[in-house]
Amino acid sequence: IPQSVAKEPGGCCSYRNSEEMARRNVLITGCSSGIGLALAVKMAKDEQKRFKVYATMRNLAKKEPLEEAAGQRLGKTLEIKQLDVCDEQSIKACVNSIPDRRIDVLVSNAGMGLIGPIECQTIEEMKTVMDTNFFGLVRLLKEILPDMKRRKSGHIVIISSVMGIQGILFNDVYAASKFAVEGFCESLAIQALKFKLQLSLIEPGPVVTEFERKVFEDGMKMDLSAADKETAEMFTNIYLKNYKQIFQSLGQSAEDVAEIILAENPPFRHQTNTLYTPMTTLKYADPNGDLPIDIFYKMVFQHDKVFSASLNFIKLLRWRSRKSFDLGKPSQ
Ligand SMILES: NC(=O)C1=CN([C@@H]2O[C@H](COP(=O)(O)OP(=O)(O)OC[C@H]3O[C@@H](n4cnc5c(N)ncnc54)[C@H](OP(=O)(O)O)[C@@H]3O)[C@@H](O)[C@H]2O)C=CC1
Ligand SMILES: CC1=C(/C=C/C(C)=C/C=C/C(C)=C/C=O)C(C)(C)CCC1
Repeated sequence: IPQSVAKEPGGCCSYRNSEEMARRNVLITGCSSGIGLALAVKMAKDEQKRFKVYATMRNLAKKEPLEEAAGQRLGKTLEIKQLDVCDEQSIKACVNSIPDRRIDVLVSNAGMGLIGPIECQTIEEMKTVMDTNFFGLVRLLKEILPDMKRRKSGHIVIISSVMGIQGILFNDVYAASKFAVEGFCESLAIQALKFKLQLSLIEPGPVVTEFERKVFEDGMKMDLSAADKETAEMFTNIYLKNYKQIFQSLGQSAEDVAEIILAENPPFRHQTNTLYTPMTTLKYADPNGDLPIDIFYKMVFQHDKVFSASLNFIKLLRWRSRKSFDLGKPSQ
């Protein structure tokens, strides 16, 4: 990110000193846990002190873990503020509380998952996912984009997902919310370029955060009676059964994702998990779209033994590579 927001920030006056003015103001949503928390801390602890992080969350009662992780940076390069992406007033109030309303980097991270058969989900539950994952981004941009346009400077980082490119079994509405984000950003990017603004879609595969636990727990206690027997069994005996295994084998840590976001000057689309890219590559490999569906189908319903064995194999490889690293041997 830092390279892409290279310009001296505009505006002045409400900064204590030139050093503080030189720092790029970063607004991140959803910092009470997971990727948002990790990214806020990573940027606040930047050795070159390039960032002033406004780490926001909808419920300040949950600020403990972030305060802990921020340590000495709290109140210096990291400030915690309230912001609910489903509440326009809270977004406006938060932006107004930032000096000159100057946001150099916006990280739209807040989001939630939803899994299960649509026969067992209410439209209300589905709307909440769209309202958070998609309209949350829209509300943020309606408030912040005009200022960035005026300053002809700004970087918008959107935490999308591999499921913004490719749907996964029993993630129908969640994938729809991320596809919506991707389509919205593809359209906006062209206009934004005219104002020298940069959009970056970050597309993690499975990441081991609260997201996984919340989604799994909701899935486990879901009332499946509205679905036919075969669908209910598919959800329970295949999806939920494999769920933890997927995260254990393919899952990245929130810190990994934060590291990647900060390290590279992300292009328009950036997938963080190289273990997952073979799946998404299938989509780009076959314009008519049958290939990934066919392969996912086979993995799940015909070769589930092979599939879970391969997940185990991946887990073993990662464990071994970590092990050799831990012992200080140069990783091969
Ligand atoms: N974990 C994964 O496997 C993957 C996650 N992602 C995406 O990463 C992003 C972060 O999720 P992750 O860190 O994994 O999961 P977490 O559940 O740990 O974090 C989600 C964050 O979003 C916040 N949030 C939810 N609704 C709102 C709202 N209305 N206003 C403000 N904040 C809100 C949560 O706050 P609260 O504590 O109040 O609920 C929480 O801080 C999401 O957009 C998710 O879709 C993408 C790919 C993979
Ligand atoms: C890979 C794969 C599966 C599950 C993938 C999962 C569970 C991905 C989770 C991604 C997340 C959590 C993204 C969040 O935004 C199946 C369907 C079991 C079988 C087919 C191959």
